[in-house]
Amino acid sequence: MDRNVYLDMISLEEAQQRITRHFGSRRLPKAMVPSARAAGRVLAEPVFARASSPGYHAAAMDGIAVLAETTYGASEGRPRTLVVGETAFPVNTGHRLPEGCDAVIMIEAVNPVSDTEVEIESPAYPFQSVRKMGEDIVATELLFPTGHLITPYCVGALITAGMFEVAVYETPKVLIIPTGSELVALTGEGTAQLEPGRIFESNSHMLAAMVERDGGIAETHPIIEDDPAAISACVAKAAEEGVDAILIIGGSSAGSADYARTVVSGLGTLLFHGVTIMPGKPVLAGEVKGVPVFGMPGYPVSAIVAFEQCLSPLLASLAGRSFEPKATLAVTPSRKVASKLGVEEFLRVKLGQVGDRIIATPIAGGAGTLTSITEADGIIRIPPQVEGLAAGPEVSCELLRPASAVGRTLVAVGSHDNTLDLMADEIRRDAGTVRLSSSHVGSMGGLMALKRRTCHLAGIHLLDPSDGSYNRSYVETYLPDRSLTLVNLVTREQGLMVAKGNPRGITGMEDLTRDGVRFVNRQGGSGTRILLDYRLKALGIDDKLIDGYTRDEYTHMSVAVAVLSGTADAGLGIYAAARALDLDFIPVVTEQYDLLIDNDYLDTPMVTALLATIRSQRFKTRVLALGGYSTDTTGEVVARF
Ligand SMILES: Nc1nc2c(c(=O)[nH]1)N[C@H]1C(S)=C(S)[C@@H](COP(=O)(O)OP(=O)(O)OC[C@H]3O[C@@H](n4cnc5c(N)ncnc54)[C@H](O)[C@@H]3O)O[C@H]1N2
Ligand code: MOO
Repeated sequence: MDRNVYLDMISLEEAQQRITRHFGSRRLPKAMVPSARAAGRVLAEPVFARASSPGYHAAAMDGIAVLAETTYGASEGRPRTLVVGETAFPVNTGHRLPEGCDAVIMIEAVNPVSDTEVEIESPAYPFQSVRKMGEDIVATELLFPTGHLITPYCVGALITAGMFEVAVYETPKVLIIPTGSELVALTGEGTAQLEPGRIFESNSHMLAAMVERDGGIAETHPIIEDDPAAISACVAKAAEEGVDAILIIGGSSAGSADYARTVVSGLGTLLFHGVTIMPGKPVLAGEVKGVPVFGMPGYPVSAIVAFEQCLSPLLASLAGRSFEPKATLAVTPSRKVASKLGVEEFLRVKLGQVGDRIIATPIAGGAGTLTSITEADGIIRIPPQVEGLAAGPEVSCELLRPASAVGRTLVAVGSHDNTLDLMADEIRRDAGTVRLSSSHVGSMGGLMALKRRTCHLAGIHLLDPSDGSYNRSYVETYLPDRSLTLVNLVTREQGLMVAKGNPRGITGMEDLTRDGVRFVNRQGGSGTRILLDYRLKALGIDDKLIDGYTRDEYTHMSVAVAVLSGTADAGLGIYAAARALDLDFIPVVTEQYDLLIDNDYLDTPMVTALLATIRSQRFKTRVLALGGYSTDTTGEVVARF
């Protein structure tokens, strides 16, 4: 088997330098565009004003134009009478000042006396309420320098200054070539279901949108199979025809069908292959017939990171614009995160302001987990020389959303329940600007996050085996000195999820010890695990007799997936998860799922909005439609601590 091995990985800094050294001095040709359509473009030449603004002395207010010296001496006791058409000339805002006038008196300060006379009770000074000629823009002066990014505001200034056309750099054109025999193209009618082993080709569309976000024009090529000759022919043709950059997606790493490197080095020169970043490690760059060519990793988050680190700066420089890095914020990581020495890690995090700190909650998931970046509010870059991130000390975080959104985010940490998704959706509808960010780490994890003050509230369902009550005793034990409010979210059915049609004939917990029945469990500390242990004890079942008792999954859905895929015959979880995957469900117990809220935030607009949301009929109706839930006590305060 012939595979690529990256023996020569380089640092991100070195990779960026090689790109700059090679392509940094290039600028795209110039083009003239109408100023009205120039927003987002970069000036290839300086712009000097052709017209002044205002182009004449203009009234800045509605009123009367006067010669200031004719008004001197006017006072409250001794008003001055002015004659309309002789010493007072009615004007509106923007009118040219009549000949012989140098000031405007606002109409509110003018008392009409007769049809031809008015009185004023204070004098005007020269150029009062007048916008002088050239006050804003003087013809011939520099309006914008070369390299200036034209904003919508600038469009206004250009036209005001009489510049109806401007010279800008051409827009970079990027050809995106998705490769891979497993890929299925997006077609109009396409099905949402694919055979195992096939996936939708999504990266080219995602990268095309990123090219356009960065001011370029993207063309996506049809999918090319894992065939080096076909990929090579396509790249050679595109380089010949002239594009400004070519992206080959997929096949950049060490797989037996990974051809990007062979193609680039066969047609031209390779600048690097392999950068010490994660995700994004297998990115490669080269030059074919003068055109920059990149091998983008197939994993989507890797492709995003590689694009933003290598392509975004290049597109900016081709278009003559300076590359602006993302804004940063000092944040406090909610927990420690391990990272690999020698590799710069781009850790995706959710952010929210809890007390006076911005808490960063790391999101689980690797380079193939797109939701790890769609849900992220920011990225913490863990430097290569550091072996992980500690909980506590502040670190810098690159923002993916405006900082103001971070301040309006309710941070929920704890057990997962499908109604949290409805809550997140409803709160956006009702309260518009409030966002709910939930992280699922189990009920005990939620209690610990409250203890460490890294969240506003926790979703918990912790059964007390001594009396069958929920949650209270845990709060008393683990958070004895804290001021908290426990509010019911839902009661829900937990039960055994089994394959459709229940092929093993499972009827209850007793069947879990039967020969040939494979179980899948939830992690220690999860409410569902505690519930299982309680039921087993009550029924006198020895957990050692259950095949799979020690096999842990972290969410209801991953338990359901284990059952669906046939790697387990049964698992304990909520009805909604079974229904989502069309599994059979054998109810075991009804349990209480509550929100434990830190009283420090109880009266904030965010928590007020949350409570109003869960108490709304619309929320309850949507919850009931999921099945397996009761909302009889939803929104009621269960206990105060
Ligand atoms: N033995 C090794 N295996 C891998 C290594 C390694 O160092 N040694 N690197 C891993 C890393 S890190 C990454 S990142 C990936 C990148 O792989 P490739 O760039 O070769 O990409 P593929 O193998 O073709 O695909 C990976 C993954 O992404 C899907 N994919 C590809 N193209 C698209 C597309 N246009 N739209 C949607 N999804 C796409 C593809 O189906 C695969 O699932 O390699 C690791 N392996
Ligand atoms: O480094 Mo790869 O780019 O994680 O997935």
